[in-house]
Amino acid sequence: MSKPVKAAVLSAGSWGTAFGMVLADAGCEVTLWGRRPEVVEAINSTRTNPDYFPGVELPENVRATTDAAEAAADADFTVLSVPSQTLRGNLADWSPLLAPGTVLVSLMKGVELGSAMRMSEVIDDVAKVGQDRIAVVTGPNLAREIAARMPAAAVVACTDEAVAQRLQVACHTPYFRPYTNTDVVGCELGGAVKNVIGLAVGIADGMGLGDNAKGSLITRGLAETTRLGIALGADPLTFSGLAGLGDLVATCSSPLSRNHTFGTNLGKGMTLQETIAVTKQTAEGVKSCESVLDLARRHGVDMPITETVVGIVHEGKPPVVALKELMSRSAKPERR
Ligand SMILES: NC(=O)C1=CN([C@@H]2O[C@H](COP(=O)(O)OP(=O)(O)OC[C@H]3O[C@@H](n4cnc5c(N)ncnc54)[C@H](O)[C@@H]3O)[C@@H](O)[C@H]2O)C=CC1
Ligand SMILES: O=C(CO)COP(=O)(O)O
Repeated sequence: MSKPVKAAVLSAGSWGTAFGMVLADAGCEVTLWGRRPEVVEAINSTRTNPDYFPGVELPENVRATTDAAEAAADADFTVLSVPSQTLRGNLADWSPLLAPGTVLVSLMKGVELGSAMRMSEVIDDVAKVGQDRIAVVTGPNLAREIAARMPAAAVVACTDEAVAQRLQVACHTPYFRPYTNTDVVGCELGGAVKNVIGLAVGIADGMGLGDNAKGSLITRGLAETTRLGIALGADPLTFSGLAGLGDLVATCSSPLSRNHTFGTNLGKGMTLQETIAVTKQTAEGVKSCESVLDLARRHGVDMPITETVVGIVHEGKPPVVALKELMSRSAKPERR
């Protein structure tokens, strides 16, 4: 009998825990690393992660530790699922612990502030493993639904298709259907920018702007994501797939999305501080809207919705003023 595939999941947060369940259900031996001893203790003693998924039983082949070296030892896949802006610092600590030949898997949907790097670029910058040993999992994957084993499709992307296929096998379950893709740039941008568009749609929902506004924001959001992607060398077709449209639809229509909910609270009139105070988990778009705009400006790409979100979230622009500005931009052809 062949040895079971070993996976280390570095972070026992919402998506780390749910994706750990997927890997375990697909037959991997999974070790979750958690920062907080009480969370690790609860996982090992109650087989649940009560902070994130109370009442959801974790598979027997999932265990947890606070020792990153123990988690990383011998791992075929090392899955990274911390908030994007903390990746660089965490990975600097973890790099010496990585198993030789391990594939680094990013679950994160953000762009680094300052460097404007995508997560796979940060991983390569810090761990120096080469892009063919870095994979990305993305798509319409609201963690709470996955933890309830509700059906979803996903994309596993790697520049080396054989590596993507290995990961595909390692996380394929009756409820989780991964497709491979070699367009890592497009897959990562799709995930990071949809969080920003999710904020915009949430703001519109909070303001009560209706479903036409939602459809318009999703579509024009996808248009600006695609423009950025093309400028960065992505395949434009990626954006009509699971990493683009698929994730936008899930995020922009679900109250489970933290970015959508964050936007809704702002649109209802909460201040930024009040909204942050009621947000318990990571809403990546809040920080990544600035780094996405930075990336767009570096490449001369116009991203009006992202710019609007930055104005509302970081510059205190009232949503009604931002809406007026967005709607009164000069008229243009739909495609150019
Ligand atoms: N939750 C979801 O439905 C999905 C999330 N993602 C992405 O996964 C990534 C992680 O998000 P979630 O798991 O949802 O967030 P979360 O907020 O639920 O969990 C983040 C985890 O990171 C830990 N953490 C926070 N700051 C840290 C630091 N400085 N160093 C080390 N660990 C730290 C927290 O303790 C927590 O366990 C994000 O990039 C998000 O966009 C992607 C798909 C689905
Ligand atoms: O990425 C996600 C779903 O695919 C999760 O979205 P939120 O981070 O907005 O909750």
